[in-house]
Amino acid sequence: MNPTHLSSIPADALITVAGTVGVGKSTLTAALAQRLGFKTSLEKVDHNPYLEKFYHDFERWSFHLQIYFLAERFKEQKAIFEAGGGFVQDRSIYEDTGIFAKMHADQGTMSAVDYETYSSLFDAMVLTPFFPHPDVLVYLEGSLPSILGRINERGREMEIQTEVTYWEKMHGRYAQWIDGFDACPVLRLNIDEYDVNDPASLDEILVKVGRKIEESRREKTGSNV
Ligand SMILES: Nc1ncnc2c1ncn2[C@@H]1O[C@H](COP(=O)(O)OP(=O)(O)O)[C@@H](O)[C@H]1O
Ligand SMILES: Nc1ncnc2c1ncn2[C@H]1C[C@H](O)[C@@H](COP(=O)(O)O)O1
Repeated sequence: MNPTHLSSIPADALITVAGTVGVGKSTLTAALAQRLGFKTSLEKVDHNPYLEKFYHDFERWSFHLQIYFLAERFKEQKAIFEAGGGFVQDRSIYEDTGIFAKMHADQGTMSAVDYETYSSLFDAMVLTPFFPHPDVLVYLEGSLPSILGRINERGREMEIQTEVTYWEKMHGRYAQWIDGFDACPVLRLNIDEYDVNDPASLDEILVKVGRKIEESRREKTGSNV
């Protein structure tokens, strides 16, 4: 049962956790969902047929990987829509286009025509009724050294073998991206300021999440109560 001070989070809410690779999204997603009794929508890395190939040859596999992620995330969005919410989601669909695809297009590891095809497919998919925008996007931020430490600690060889400059560029892009992000309300969290193993710390986050959701739903309905 939810503690009473968390009851401001509606049972149909969609909370999405965003941030760069290794920052702690999956870990926080699982912890918040457990605390709330929500379902999780997790990014599945182990069965991705392109990810490892992509890290070995960005140019050859960028487009395939983006299409694969887009299809997977769209299926997840549809499942969330059909269940009527009540989910914590690990990574947003907005990051695929706003960070990854754009970064590879800009650095020339995705061709201009592939990027154009991908972007038009993305736009068409996002404008469907199956696309529930999150009630709140919890954005995790931290220093590059802490994040690199976490990537190493997690131990996915393909990520550890990738040049540090890749993670550095991504870290910079995320910082810019979140400053301009306005598709839904954002709650920024510094990774040094919560303890994922401490229920009181998770509850502090959830109280802030609840406030954001209340604010945004109030604005949507135009009510002042
Ligand atoms: N709050 C935290 N404090 C310390 N280590 C963490 C924390 N959150 C995640 N980690 C560790 O950091 C690594 C990356 O976390 P993960 O949740 O897989 O990141 P992401 O999903 O953002 O890529 C894992 O080894 C995880 O155990
Ligand atoms: N859209 C994407 N393009 C390229 N790579 C991606 C994309 N989405 C996720 N990834 C990669 C990054 C990591 O190696 C794994 C899982 O991400 P994580 O942030 O650890 O959950 O997939």
